[in-house]
Amino acid sequence: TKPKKEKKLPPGPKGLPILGHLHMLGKNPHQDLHRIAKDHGPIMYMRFGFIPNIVVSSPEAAELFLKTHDLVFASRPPTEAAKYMTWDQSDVLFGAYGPYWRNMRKLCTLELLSTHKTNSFRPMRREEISLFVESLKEASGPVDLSAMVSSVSVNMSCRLVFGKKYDEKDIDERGFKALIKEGMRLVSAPNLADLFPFLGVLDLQGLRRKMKAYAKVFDGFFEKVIEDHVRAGDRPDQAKDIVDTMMSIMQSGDSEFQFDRRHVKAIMLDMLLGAMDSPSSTSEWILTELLRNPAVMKKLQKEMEQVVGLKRMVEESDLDQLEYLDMVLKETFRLHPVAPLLIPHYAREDSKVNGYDIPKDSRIIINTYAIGRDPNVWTDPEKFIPERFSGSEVDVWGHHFQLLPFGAGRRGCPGIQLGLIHVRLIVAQLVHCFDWQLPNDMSPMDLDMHEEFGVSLTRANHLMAIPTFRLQM
Ligand code: HEM
Repeated sequence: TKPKKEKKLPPGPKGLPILGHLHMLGKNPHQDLHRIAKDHGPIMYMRFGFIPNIVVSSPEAAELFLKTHDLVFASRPPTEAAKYMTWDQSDVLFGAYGPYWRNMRKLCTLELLSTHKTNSFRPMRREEISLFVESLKEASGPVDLSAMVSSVSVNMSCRLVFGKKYDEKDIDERGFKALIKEGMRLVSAPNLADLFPFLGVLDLQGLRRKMKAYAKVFDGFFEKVIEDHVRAGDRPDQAKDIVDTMMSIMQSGDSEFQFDRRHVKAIMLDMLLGAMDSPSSTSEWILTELLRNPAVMKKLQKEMEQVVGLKRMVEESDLDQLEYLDMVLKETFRLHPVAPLLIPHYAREDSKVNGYDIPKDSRIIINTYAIGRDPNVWTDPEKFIPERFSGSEVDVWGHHFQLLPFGAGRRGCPGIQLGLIHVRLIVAQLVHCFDWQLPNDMSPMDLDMHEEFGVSLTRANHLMAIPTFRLQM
């Protein structure tokens, strides 16, 4: 018999027995992996515990994994978090690739996040955004912008998914925001049971217990929401919310696949996470950069004065004319991608990429944070210069692998359109309606920029600033 050919794995740093490269990651793995890739190249092999990982850090390499060989890497790893927190991977975000997931994803894009559906919520957004501006107008002194932005995001998401605002405490005494944050922490915490499967039964970190308790809270709340919808019946006067839409699919029995309450709940969680968290973290980073770069803030205000004037607020129909806002958005996504490592993809079979053997069951980590700061791709990568996108064809829709805030390919974000509307609406109002000042005469360059890594990358500390209303209405 012929000797088995040696596998040619991608290069990577030297690892330790058992731990592999786990000891090389700290609190901010996107930054650690960025640094390590500078020595080992854009396609690296690293082992975390028993789990093989491929770390991808250049646009060309990202294109190989998310386009050329997309189908091989279109799954998600079977983690404990996915098992216990998403009704056994019944959702779209963590679901394994297969016929069930394809159908659920189709349902999301065609029914729940379609342009038609998104537009039907315009009046709701208008109402919530006005309330948001009103509450800021009443403020005297510094406001907690992080909390305000998160709150309008929670309200819009609740009305989109559930059709009404629930009270923070309806879910649990901790409230939505704290629970979502806790969920993100549980999903992104390094779980020894995933990394060292033989430790699984022990639950040494107590994570499994916490995940089960967490899932129970959401399960109970979502059951209540479903009951509320069953009781309310048809409400022709109101745009059909996402739960309505899913309930009618469930009741019609028309779906080509099994679709029961469990599936409705799993999708509810995805929609809630997608709509609540990423748009608010993105808006928070944009505001941070604008406060740090007053000239950019001024220029953006000028654009809005020209397009909208000072006598009324920005409307959703104005957004497409705000070209500089679009550039500011891209530049913020480049430096502060909310999902700096996307969500791990998972190799469904052995494959060969760029001459390297990629083993089945590897996790694929796309470091968009590193790509956004790659000096081979961007001049002065550390500087915030929205003008770099002037006349550039690079967009955020997953066609250009140097800028991947929403990922790309089969697993790319299905909520881009909605996400972009929420972010642009929130930022446009904040910039157009108010002038902003940092508290205690702080100089813009002293603004704290620390990041906190989780499923989404947020500011470590809340952003505080003082608004002054500037419209003439
Ligand atoms: C600024 C806003 C948003 C950003 C930056 C964002 C970013 C992302 C990213 C990076 C991924 C992972 C892509 C990958 O693994 O390749 C993702 C997936 C996903 N997003 Fe978003 N997202 C946003 C808004 C939304 C909204 C509003 C929704 C729905 C209401 C949503 C629903 C989802 C879902 C369901 C997935 C999983 C897709 C899959 O695994 O097939 N997202 N998003």
